[in-house]
Amino acid sequence: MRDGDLSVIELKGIYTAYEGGDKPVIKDLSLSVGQGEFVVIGGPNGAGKTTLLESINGLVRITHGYAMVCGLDVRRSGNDVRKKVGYVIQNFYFDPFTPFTVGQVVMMGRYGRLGFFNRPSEADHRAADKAIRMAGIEDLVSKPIGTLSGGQQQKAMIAHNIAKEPDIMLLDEPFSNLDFRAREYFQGVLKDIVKKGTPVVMVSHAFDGLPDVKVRLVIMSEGRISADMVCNSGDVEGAVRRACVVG
Ligand SMILES: Nc1ncnc2c1ncn2[C@@H]1O[C@H](COP(=O)(O)OP(=O)(O)OP(=O)(O)O)[C@@H](O)[C@H]1O
Repeated sequence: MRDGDLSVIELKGIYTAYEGGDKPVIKDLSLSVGQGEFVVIGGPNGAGKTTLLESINGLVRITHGYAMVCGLDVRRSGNDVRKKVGYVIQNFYFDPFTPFTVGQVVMMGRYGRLGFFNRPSEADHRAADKAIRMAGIEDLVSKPIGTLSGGQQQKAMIAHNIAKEPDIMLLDEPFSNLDFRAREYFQGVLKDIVKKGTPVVMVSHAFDGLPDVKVRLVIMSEGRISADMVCNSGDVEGAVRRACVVG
C-alpha cells in the first residue's frame, strides 16, 4: 500500500489456477490499487490479464497469497466481493430468446444491493435510469437484450455495471464492439467514474478510447507484473509497445 492511500485492491504474492489446470496462471503477483486510480493492464495474449481481473473478482481460485478487495478476503467472501465490484466481461452472448429487456438487465445491476426478491425502490429506479442515460441507450430500454447488436449489448452491460454503483469497476476490452463515436462518448463516462473516486482497472489492447486522466499502466507477462508506471493517456500505446519489446 502506498503512503496515505487506502487501497481498495490489495494482492500480495497471489497464485491462481483454473479448475483442472496443472500450472498456476498467475504467479507470485502483488498489486495494490487505491481510490480514484485508473489502471490499464496491458501485455501479450495469454499473459494472464483476464485471469487477474477474475482473481480480483473471486471468479478464479486463488491458491496462495493474500487478496483483500473492498476490505473483504476474496478467498473466503467471493460472493460479497462480487456485489461490490462492477465487471464488464470480454466475451458475452445473449441468445435471441433471452427473456429480458435492456431495462430489466440494467435493473439487475441493482440486485446485489436490493436482494433478488425485493421490489426496486425509487432510488434503484433512479440509479438504473441514470445508468441508461449515461450509456446513451434510452431508445433500447424495452427491447429484448438478445435481439440487439453486439455493440448495443455491450452498452447495455456497461449500463448494468454503472447501475450497480460499484466500489471498483473492472473492464475487459469494454469497447471492442463499439463504434468510433461510442468510444469517444465512453471516454467521458469513464472520466466521470474515475473523478468520483471509483478505481477502474481496464484490460485492453486498444488505447484510443482512454479518458484524459493520469493512467497507471501495468504490464503483465507470463502471469507476472513486468512493469508498473504512470503516464498520460496519450502515451499509453507507445509505453505498452516499449514495455512489451523490452519485456
Ligand atoms: N477457463 C480456463 N481454464 C483453463 N485455462 C485458462 C482458462 N482461461 C484462461 N486460461 C489460460 O490462462 C492463461 C492466461 O489467459 P488470460 O485469458 O488471462 O490471458 P490474457 O492476457 O487476458 O489474454 P488475451 O490478451 O488473449 O485476452 C492462458 O494460458 C489461458 O490458456
